[in-house]
Amino acid sequence: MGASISLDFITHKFSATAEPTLKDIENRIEPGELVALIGRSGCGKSTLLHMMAGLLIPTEGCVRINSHQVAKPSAKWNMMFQKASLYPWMSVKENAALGLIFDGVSKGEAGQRVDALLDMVGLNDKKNANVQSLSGGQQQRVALARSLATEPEVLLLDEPFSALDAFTRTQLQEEVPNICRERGLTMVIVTHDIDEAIAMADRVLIMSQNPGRIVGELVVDLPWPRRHMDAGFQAMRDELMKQFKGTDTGLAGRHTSVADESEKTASAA
Ligand SMILES: Nc1ncnc2c1ncn2[C@@H]1O[C@H](COP(=O)(O)OP(=O)(O)OP(=O)(O)O)[C@@H](O)[C@H]1O
Repeated sequence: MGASISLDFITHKFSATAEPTLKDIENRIEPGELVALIGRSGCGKSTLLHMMAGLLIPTEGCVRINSHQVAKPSAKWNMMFQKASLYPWMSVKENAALGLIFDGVSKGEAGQRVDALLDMVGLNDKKNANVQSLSGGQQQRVALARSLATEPEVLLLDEPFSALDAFTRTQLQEEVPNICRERGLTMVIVTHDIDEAIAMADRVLIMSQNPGRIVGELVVDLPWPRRHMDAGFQAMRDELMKQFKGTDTGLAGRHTSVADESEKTASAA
């Protein structure tokens, strides 16, 4: 079951003399909600996500998960990064079981628990393969199985598909929200890609830069699965672009690159 996340008046400076990277961030994410965080490069998206993961403590304010202040990482709020960070000398199954082993689960039981997850993420014929023999997309699937194995309440994704080919990316953009919705997990994804945000989220938060603030949001009330070529999807993309124009995110001036990225993804779907 998913947890709620409260961002309680977060301001952050990386040093006492620096300008704040994040300023007065306030929002509440409901249990089971799927949220995308978008904004210009360097606006503080990853910094905010790291705070939700307990990897960084804000200088002011706090993150609360199910009302408890987040002070350190936990298997209950798991983070997936752009690179899968797998151990090359271990098999797929051993890598997927790693979080459970760290949690003190026996090797035999951990193996059994990840078996079904590896089936679910489409790696049933790769369980004993060496992870070095897998493609980038397959490696991210191992990382996903590893993240899900500890039965987290929150899944935090930091541009997890940006290094993948468009076809694999589109597949995972459909599969990951499905998994979260089936399990009721709360998901927060950081992305540069407007199409990715619309494909995966119930709600998109838009961040500005210098300092990083949440300056807009869009509820994505489209049916699942999301189809990039559907009129509703395209209308949502237009609406999100319009919101960028209305903010000081700096993305308005970079519309071409943002739009190009969206079109690339859309044409691959
Ligand atoms: N450990 C750190 N020490 C000092 N400054 C940092 C540190 N980590 C991040 N920053 C700065 O904070 C700002 C926000 O960085 P962050 O990585 O959160 O942005 P982002 O929106 O995720 O960017 P991108 O989309 O390019 O990944 C940047 O100016 C970055 O240089």
